[in-house]
Amino acid sequence: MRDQIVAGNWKMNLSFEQALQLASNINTWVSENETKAKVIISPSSIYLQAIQEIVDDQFIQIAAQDVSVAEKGAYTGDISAEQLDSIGINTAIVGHSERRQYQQETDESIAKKLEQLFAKNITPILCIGENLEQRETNQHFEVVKSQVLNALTPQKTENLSKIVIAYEPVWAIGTGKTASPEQAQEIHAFIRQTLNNSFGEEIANATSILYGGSVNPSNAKELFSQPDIDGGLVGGASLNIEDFSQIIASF
Ligand SMILES: O=C[C@H](O)COP(=O)(O)O
Repeated sequence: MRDQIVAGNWKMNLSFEQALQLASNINTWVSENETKAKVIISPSSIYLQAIQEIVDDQFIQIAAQDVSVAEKGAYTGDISAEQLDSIGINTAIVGHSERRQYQQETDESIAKKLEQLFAKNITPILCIGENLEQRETNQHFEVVKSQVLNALTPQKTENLSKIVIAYEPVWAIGTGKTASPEQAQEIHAFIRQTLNNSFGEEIANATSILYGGSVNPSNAKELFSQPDIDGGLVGGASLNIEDFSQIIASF
């Protein structure tokens, strides 16, 4: 059975003190409550190690928000998969729409980042999703299919079972607009079918596909109850313990 996951992407938010406090609160909540979901938090990279030290890895995993396309060398500001591995980070978000938009990331650079992560046995959370114009012109199936295939086709087959996919329609991120459970299920099923057609049934069935885009305590339960939605990648609502814990409890 594939993992059910609730991942909090903190993006570029929280002071160091606030980040430590929130991590500690989430750790306490998860340790005191039975949860079916695997819980991941993704703070800014400068906080990764400190947060790693205060949370218990049997309850919470820590993810980086990005990784370099390169293995090592003259890439000022980048962080390599090897460096993440050297501080014990085993998960990383890749290809978030904000990075595609503001850092001009492409499917090609994202495929290289996946290769770097796989080389260090770090689990990628690959983000895909269409923008509003693509949705309104009914291109969303085509867009997510090409994002999935462009990222995954260059990978070694044995690594494909290690990936998590997050479907995040750009029009639903931070906007308060959520894809309806039916809209989200429809495209999640399509993503799984795409995996099935290209990489086989075993990989399709083993891949956790998360939904992201204005997930909150009121909509999480219905979204997560859809057969092809295996959890959420949560932005805004992961920044406070009340909302995030209710979302985790929605499974
Ligand atoms: O990575 C998280 C997504 O971008 C969703 O963010 P949001 O929950 O604030 O809409």
